[in-house]
Amino acid sequence: MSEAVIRTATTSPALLASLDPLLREWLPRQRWFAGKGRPVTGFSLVAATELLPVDGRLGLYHLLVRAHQPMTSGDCYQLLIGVREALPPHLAPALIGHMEEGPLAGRTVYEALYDPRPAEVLLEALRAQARIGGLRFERDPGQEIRPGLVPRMVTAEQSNSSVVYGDTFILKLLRRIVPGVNPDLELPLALAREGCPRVPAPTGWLHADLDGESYVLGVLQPFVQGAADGWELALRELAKGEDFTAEARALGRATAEVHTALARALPSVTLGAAQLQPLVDGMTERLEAAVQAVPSLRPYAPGLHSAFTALADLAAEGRTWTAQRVHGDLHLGQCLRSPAGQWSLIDFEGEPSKPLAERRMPQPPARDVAGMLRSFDYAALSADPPMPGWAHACRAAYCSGYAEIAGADPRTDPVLLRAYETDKAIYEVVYEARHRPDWLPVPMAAIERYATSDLI
Ligand SMILES: Nc1ncnc2c1ncn2[C@@H]1O[C@H](COP(=O)(O)OP(=O)(O)O)[C@@H](O)[C@H]1O
Ligand SMILES: O=P(O)(O)O[C@H]1O[C@H](CO)[C@@H](O[C@H]2O[C@H](CO)[C@@H](O)[C@H](O)[C@H]2O)[C@H](O)[C@H]1O
Repeated sequence: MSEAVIRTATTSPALLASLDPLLREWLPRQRWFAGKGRPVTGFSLVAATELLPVDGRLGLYHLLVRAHQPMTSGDCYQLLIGVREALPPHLAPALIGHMEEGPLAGRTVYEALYDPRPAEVLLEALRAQARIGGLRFERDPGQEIRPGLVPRMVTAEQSNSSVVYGDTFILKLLRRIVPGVNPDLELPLALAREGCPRVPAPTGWLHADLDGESYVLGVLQPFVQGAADGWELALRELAKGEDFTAEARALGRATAEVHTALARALPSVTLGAAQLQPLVDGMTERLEAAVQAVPSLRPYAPGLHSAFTALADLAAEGRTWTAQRVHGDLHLGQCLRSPAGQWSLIDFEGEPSKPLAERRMPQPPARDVAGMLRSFDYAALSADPPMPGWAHACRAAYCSGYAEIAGADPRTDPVLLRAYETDKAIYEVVYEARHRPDWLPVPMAAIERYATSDLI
């Protein structure tokens, strides 16, 4: 443990005041910034912790900062801010800006995760189970964290930010943070207790304790070396015109293994008409909000809504469903295949835009199945030319694989599956409109189909 890491925390509103103009420009440009499309009107400091002395050659602040935006109470973001006299050329992409005034006047501030030394500090703190100011670093005593693992920041598009250490561990730092139990730590820990091999077991985690509330800030887990994610693999096979059904079946089996382990680990509930209604109401409300956000959805709204009423009608006839903890945002990009051909599921955060309480609610496992089925559709429609038959075959193979482990084929409940696929496609339309407008036609094609076709 370096001496620098155990320096005490300092909070400095003056620091934030001088960072304010730089953050206003920089933060909204980050992929993980959740408040896109609305101006940032200011910042308030939730916590500041000095992890490396800022009066040295290389300083490091851990900041929790609330970004104020119109019509919301403002989201809280986790930032790691490096401070140097000047930025070496290889760190140019990390630049946030030059400080004109305040305690750091004349210095350069930058996204510290790109820089090996600040990234090392975080791993050292996890190894040492450090407590620094309000930050609490913890680890599984049964797993060793070797010193000296070389860090590199993951540059892929992400909702959060990750650093890989020596191809041995990956640390995911959550960007928009909320108080409470975070499923991205809760579910992998529960699965590890069940001995489920389909999810990397958390090695370490860090929290912030603020005003009597705990925030999960990050999770360290073993890095699956040489892995390819399901999305990359699917696109590769599509480009070659190759069949993907064997992998789709294996993915169905892996999903069912995770579901059965979650059902053992955490409570399940039975959903009758009364308990299903809030789920159906949620789907309807999301449809209404989506129509407001993306007006091109409007003509399809009645057709889409009928998928939700069909589900409520089944419940009114006395049908019941079992709900349990699920992944919550399952798609091909959340599935990693090791070079030995084993699939793992990652990223149990759920849909980041939803409140934590909603993300932690038990749901029918069809929710995840629908996410994966949508993903095969996404892949097939992204191919040039689009290959809807490929998606159809993968969807069938995935459901068969799922049934081999779970004992029930999701296709035997088409009304439930259709409702969840519709809900997911609506989510995707909003997500793409906000983050990747060029992709909007992909979920819109599904919307058109779901709004106008009968169940298949
Ligand atoms: N255990 C792991 N082993 C190897 N790569 C991983 C692992 N966990 C995550 N990754 C890589 O990091 C990326 C981002 O991880 P993810 O948990 O999906 O973050 P986010 O919530 O920011 O999208 C993944 O797409 C994957 O490529
Ligand atoms: O991985 P994240 O937790 O950041 O998930 C978000 O981003 C995903 C895109 O990166 C988005 O997924 C959608 O696009 C995928 C292809 O890029 C596709 O496989 C998925 O089926 C589709 O939903 C996801 O919805 C969003 O939450």
